[in-house]
Amino acid sequence: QRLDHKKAAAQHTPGLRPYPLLGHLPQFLANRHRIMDWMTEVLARQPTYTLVLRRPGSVPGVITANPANVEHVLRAGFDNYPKGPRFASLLHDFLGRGILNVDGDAWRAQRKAASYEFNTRSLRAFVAQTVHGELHGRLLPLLRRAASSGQPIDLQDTLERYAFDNICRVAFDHDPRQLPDDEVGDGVRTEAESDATTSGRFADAFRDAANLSAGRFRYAVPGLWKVKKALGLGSERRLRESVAMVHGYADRIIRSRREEMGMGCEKHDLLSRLMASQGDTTDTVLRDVVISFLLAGRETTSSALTWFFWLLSSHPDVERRIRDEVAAVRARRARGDLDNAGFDLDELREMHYVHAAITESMRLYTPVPVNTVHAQAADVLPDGTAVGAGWFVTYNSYAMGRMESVWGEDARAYRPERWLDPMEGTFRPESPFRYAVFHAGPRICLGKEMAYIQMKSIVACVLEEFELEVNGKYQPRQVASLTLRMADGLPVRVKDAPTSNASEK
Ligand code: HEM
Repeated sequence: QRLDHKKAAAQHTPGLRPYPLLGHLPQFLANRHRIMDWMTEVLARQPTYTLVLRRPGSVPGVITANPANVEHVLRAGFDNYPKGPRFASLLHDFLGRGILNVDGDAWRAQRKAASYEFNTRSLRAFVAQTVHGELHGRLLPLLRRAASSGQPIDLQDTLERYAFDNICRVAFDHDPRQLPDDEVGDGVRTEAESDATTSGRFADAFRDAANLSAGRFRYAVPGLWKVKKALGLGSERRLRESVAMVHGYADRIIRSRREEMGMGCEKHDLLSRLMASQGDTTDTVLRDVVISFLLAGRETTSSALTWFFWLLSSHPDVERRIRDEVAAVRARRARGDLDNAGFDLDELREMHYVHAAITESMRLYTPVPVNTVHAQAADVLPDGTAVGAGWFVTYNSYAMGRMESVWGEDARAYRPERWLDPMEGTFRPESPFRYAVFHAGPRICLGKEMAYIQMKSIVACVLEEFELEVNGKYQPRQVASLTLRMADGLPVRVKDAPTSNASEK
């Protein structure tokens, strides 16, 4: 299709006129402290919730919050919209050819192998066991200590540590010990503690590598990072060092795992499974897959839960309903089983309101707020927007979660009930193209089920025992990098939960 650029721009930029030479830079700079909300307002003003963007010296592209466009790009037009060469080159040093960073046959092969493993009953059981161990062995004891000391904690940091320990165990049965064990040390450095120092360095290096790689997307002069990389300067030098640390550490784990497996040792983590099923896979490919999983599972669930607990602090009615549901599930337990601390998969499945409350929170505070693909050939989106070959197409799931056209007039309200069947009270899923929080189409998130197991277990067990008090005046500032985080964390005071009366009903 031939493309009339001027016509497309004129049609799709009311309310956001580009300045001569500067493009949209002035508006962007004026709103950069509230970038997600500003983008939402701009997109809501477009006739079809879609914006054509062109900046001098940059690749033109489209940003959309229109579910029909999202469905087209992620499903019907999937082959025309890979991640593309820009995404791959920016993240290649860190992610190599891991599942998050490849297209075509390489992606298909990894997706097939990983989704097979993710759907096995035994991996699910391993996930549940890992979530349970980290929750009862570390997170809940930490909250108990905070409740008795009365000292506030940063909940975002705590949840990020939890998520990193958890995903490292699931991906390659490694424990980076980001949350301390229950037992308080006696001052003598044990083997486990010195191991923890190395693991801590791994976690720090991983965080640096992820942040510095994401920073490459934000250069005002595209490609400047390549010059810095060639000269070994500043952030690029730090990136090279942190990536070397992460890769070296992962390589050592992979080598020793091969030896253990050669001796007949059976493990249940993803790496061991892929080694067993994909015999000829090289160590580099395995490392790349593992690192992609760590990145995907690291800050997503912690972002979701941080915003969730913040929202809950101003919605006591929702908190009370969650406590009642959790208490009711607990009360249905067989008598002999009452001592078992956690909730099993069937019990988590019964928690429809908890599921709805978390889902609703991610609608408003989407952990991965934007996602971009690359148009290989020119195309026309369902709303009539013309896309040129080589353009980027971004869908903004944060804005989509707040569109009145999608969710109705109360789109901005936090209302878990919208996800429940009014008669049965059961959870009703929405089309993934309207609720694109987990992406959609063939590349939909592979860890969605694991994420819900983790998030529901934490919410149920934490609220059963504690109340997390947030200062009512605290207004978190957003930072949107790869995930949506709070710039200054989430300070909370941990208190004992009020006693629920659901079990007496
Ligand atoms: C609330 C939690 C989560 C959210 C909101 C979320 C969201 C997403 C999104 C938006 C994508 C698409 C990213 C892209 O294409 O660049 C994605 C992909 C992916 N996610 Fe998640 N995710 C979550 C948790 C997890 C967890 C815990 C894991 C690991 C077990 C995981 C594993 C993956 C993988 C492997 C992909 C790549 C799939 C592919 O390209 O075929 N996710 N996720």
